Amino acid sequence: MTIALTNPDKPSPARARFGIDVGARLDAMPGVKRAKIDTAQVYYMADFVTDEECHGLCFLIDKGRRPSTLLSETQDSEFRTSESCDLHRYTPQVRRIDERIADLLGIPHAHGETMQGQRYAPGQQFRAHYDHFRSDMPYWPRMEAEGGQRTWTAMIYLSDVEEGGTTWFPQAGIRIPPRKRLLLAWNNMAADGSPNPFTLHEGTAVTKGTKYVITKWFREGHWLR
Ligand SMILES: O=C(O)CCC(=O)C(=O)O
Ligand SMILES: [Fe+2]
Repeated sequence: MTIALTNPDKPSPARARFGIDVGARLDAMPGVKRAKIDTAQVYYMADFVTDEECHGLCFLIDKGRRPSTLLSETQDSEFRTSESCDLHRYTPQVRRIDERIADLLGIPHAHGETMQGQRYAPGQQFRAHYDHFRSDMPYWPRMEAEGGQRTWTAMIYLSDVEEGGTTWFPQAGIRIPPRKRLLLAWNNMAADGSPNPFTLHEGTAVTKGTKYVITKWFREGHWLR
């Protein structure tokens, strides 16, 4: 029997390393705070971007937005009702933020997927899900070829939202209300490099206002080739 080196469901020393190295870097970074939970590595930093940068990214999201999609099928048409937009890394204003995120985490740029923008109007949401992959899903062969399992996720809130739109981790027991310019980052893997069930998270429905965020997912291998 051969076991793929990147088996996404099992412990992995290489993925465990990302937890140790990125965690140590964020622990030492001025202005970065760790959420006070032991079950997952969740960090945040206020004012990671400027108002002008938020404005510029919201403009790009509005220009390119289309209905958000899901990697795995669901019967629930309300599961992810937001709109999304790919933000290409060589667009100068995207590149600046993209490199700032990779530099903060200390993960080489090539591990990062294309940055995505998300827009939620009132009533729109992204129900509880994991960002990490499973090998028993039809999408896995493609994801395996594109850098394997996801490790860290970074998000930046680009707007203040009047009501709703909290990012909720029901298993870890934390809620992050959207705050303009704030960066949120978490490790989707547990200490042993296997998927961490405590990273289940939900973008709860916006009830008033509009929520704009960017999401940046990092792979264990090179996504860019
Ligand atoms: O909008 C949020 O608060 C969460 C977004 C999210 O989980 C994702 O895009 O994967
Ligand atoms: Fe997510």
